[in-house]
Amino acid sequence: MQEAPKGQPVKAPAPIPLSIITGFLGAGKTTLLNYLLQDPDLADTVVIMNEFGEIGLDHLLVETIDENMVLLSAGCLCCSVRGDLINTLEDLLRKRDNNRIMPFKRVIIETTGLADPAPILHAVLYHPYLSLRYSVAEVITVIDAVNAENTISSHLEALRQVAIADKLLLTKTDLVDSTETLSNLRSRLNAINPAGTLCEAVNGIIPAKALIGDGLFSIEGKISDVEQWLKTDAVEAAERHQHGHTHHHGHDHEHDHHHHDVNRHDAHIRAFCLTSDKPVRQASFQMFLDLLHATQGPNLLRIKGLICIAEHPEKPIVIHGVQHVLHVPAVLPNWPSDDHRSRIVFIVKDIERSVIDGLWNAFQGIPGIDQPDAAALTDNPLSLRRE
Ligand SMILES: Nc1nc2c(ncn2[C@@H]2O[C@H](COP(=O)(O)OP(=O)(O)OP(=O)(O)O)[C@@H](O)[C@H]2O)c(=O)[nH]1
Repeated sequence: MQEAPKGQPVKAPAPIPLSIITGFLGAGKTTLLNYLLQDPDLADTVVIMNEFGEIGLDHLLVETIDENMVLLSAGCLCCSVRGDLINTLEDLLRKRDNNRIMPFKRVIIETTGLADPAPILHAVLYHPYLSLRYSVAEVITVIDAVNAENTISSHLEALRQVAIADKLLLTKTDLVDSTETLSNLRSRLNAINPAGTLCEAVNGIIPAKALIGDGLFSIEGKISDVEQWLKTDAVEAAERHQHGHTHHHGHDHEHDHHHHDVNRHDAHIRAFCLTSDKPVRQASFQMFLDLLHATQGPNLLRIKGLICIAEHPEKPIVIHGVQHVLHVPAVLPNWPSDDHRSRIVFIVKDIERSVIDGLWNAFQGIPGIDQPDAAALTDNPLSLRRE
């Protein structure tokens, strides 16, 4: 690492954005990478590939293999190669800091088709050093337009990959004749994950800039457009749509053949946005998150939020989590717009909105430790009723 001039504090280097490309078996991840790696906007990128089995076959398909590409060939990143991933990421930093390799500007990890990206995020974000040097920019899920309907219906892994994504990349649309089939698929993906951005690439062809970003933090260490990232409007619209749909079908069984009804898996996934006018105390908010994780754990697929903290209401915090992995909250210097409400987007599996609303309300009303409140204590906020 470079030394600071005498008398000046050492400035921490900006975290290196790390993107994860996931997607079901054969969805087109390698094809996409092959194309992306030729894009000048991705110069100075390290790609970490992970393959099942003894021999990684994908390196035969990827055209450029040089010192900037690392192939992890034994096992799956989310299990046996996990230690290796940490070593690889550490080793890369060491070499970069010692000027033994070019100062790469980003890292892309391609997972195997069956991998669950959450343990990968966990490995990086809960590592004391790596979490300072890398920031998870985004999870990109590649979706094969020909097989997606079936794959998502029959494999929970595929459904989860859709639910947690920041970007949903549709491939093989050239092989789908019917525009209706494509538009149904798009609606389904949007219903599962309204907070994700949907894009399309035939044979992997998409400009790198349209797909690979810096996530919440730019390379210069600035916070990007948080509201654009939160997508609360899209989530609220999807929730209204879903609600109307459920309501409608509750009364009209003639429509039971409708597209959404046959996808029973999808019915387990819900996206909604919790909004609150009242600033929340830091400790209460932390307890809310802890209890949420302890009780709902793996069913919290995705959380993103902008929170008004009572102790510093002018400086909101940003939270960001995939399953059990929660990024360290970032404090923004100010609000991105005039809307100073706390907003948290949830994508969950088998959790009723009322459970999360109840928990939030309970913690909003919790008495201060130094100010006992008899009424609040008798009406114990932790005794949640699940209706
Ligand atoms: N027609 C068409 N074929 C595509 C497209 N994208 C990928 N393919 C083909 O789909 C097949 C699988 O693509 P890969 O890139 O190997 O998929 P993958 O996700 O890396 O596969 P695994 O590593 O096995 O999970 C290859 O034969 C690609 O040429 C596309 O947009 N259109």
